Amino acid sequence: MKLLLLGGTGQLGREIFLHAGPGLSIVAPTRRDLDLVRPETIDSYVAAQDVDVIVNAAAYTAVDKAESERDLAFVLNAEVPGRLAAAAAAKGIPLVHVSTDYVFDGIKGAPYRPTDPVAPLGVYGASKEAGEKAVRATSGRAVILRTAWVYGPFGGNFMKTMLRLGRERDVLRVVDDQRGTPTASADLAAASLAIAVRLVNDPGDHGGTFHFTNAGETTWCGFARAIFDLAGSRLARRPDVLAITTAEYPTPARRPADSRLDCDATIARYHISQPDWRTALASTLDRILERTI
Ligand SMILES: NC(=O)C1=CN([C@@H]2O[C@H](COP(=O)(O)OP(=O)(O)OC[C@H]3O[C@@H](n4cnc5c(N)ncnc54)[C@H](OP(=O)(O)O)[C@@H]3O)[C@@H](O)[C@H]2O)C=CC1
Ligand SMILES: Cc1cn([C@H]2C[C@H](O)[C@@H](COP(=O)(O)OP(=O)(O)O[C@H]3O[C@@H](C)C(=O)[C@@H](O)[C@H]3O)O2)c(=O)[nH]c1=O
Ligand SMILES: [Mg+2]
Repeated sequence: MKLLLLGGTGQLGREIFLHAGPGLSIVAPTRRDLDLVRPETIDSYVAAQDVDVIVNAAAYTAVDKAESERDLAFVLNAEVPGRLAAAAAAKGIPLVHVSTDYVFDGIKGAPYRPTDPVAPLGVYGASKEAGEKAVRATSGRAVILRTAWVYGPFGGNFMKTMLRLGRERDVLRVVDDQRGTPTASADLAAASLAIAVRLVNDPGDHGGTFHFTNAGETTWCGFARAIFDLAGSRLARRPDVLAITTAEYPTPARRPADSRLDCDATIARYHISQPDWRTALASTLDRILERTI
């Protein structure tokens, strides 16, 4: 099976390479091969590839910066997925497109189901919502896979920020009133690949919108504390993690207060394993701190 991977240099993309089994070959154009800020080049690029499925892990992911780079965020997160979906449909191959919990406003008070109404609070979320709509508007088979709070050994993420700040400061102040579920890039890569393989092998699977995170829930503060608890004596020093409110940590973008995702339908349909977030965090820290990645 051949997979066309967009965003192969990102944190999810790099993990997908590690998780691809021997039966899967991956074509992953870099920015130099296919610059996605020129979406009009996508059609001919995709048309020329001999592949069975497309996974789109490319995106504009700088949540705060997006507030002042709206156009760029919309090109990458809305126009690109629409073009990819159209190009996939033209070839008759399925698409797995990755989206985000930030399409929700976070006021539901319970885990969001895929069918719940979206109401993004910031430009990043709005651009990702527009990408979902563009994918749904095309006729091909696609899975829109929403995930959340992704972290891992590759690229920038909250876990790596905490490990760095922990080396530099005695006290970290972290918001304790935004709930969600951290998701290890390794588990998300496995889920994305399982869905891609299933779409190829089962032409009767018409896709749709699905959620995947690790199991359980916490806050960003709870996540930060767990990082230092689980890293333990492997870190030279351990900072105090002080719980603060969102109001005490002003940022350009508003973020949802509770963006837990209900993943039941995904687990049932695709038989994906969903480790608890702490178990996944422990494994990820082992990889990083024991340099086994
Ligand atoms: N990170 C998170 O916490 C979450 C992420 N998601 C979604 O998951 C998906 C993967 O995210 P993640 O792996 O964290 O993202 P990263 O920011 O780590 O990676 C983004 C990828 O997109 C590529 N890209 C960006 N701009 C261009 C461009 N102009 N031309 C070509 N490639 C480009 C990057 O390439 P380059 O290396 O050259 O910059 C990189 O490979 C995205 O859809 C994201 O919205 C959803 C929920 C949470
Ligand atoms: C660094 C830091 C952040 N925070 C807060 C800010 C914010 O509310 C929360 C998370 O901060 P970050 O900026 O690291 O995370 P953020 O960029 O909001 O992460 C999001 O990225 C996009 C791509 C997604 O799709 C989301 O699912 C989510 O993972 O923690 C603190 O309270 N203290 C700190 O020291
Ligand atoms: Mg960020």
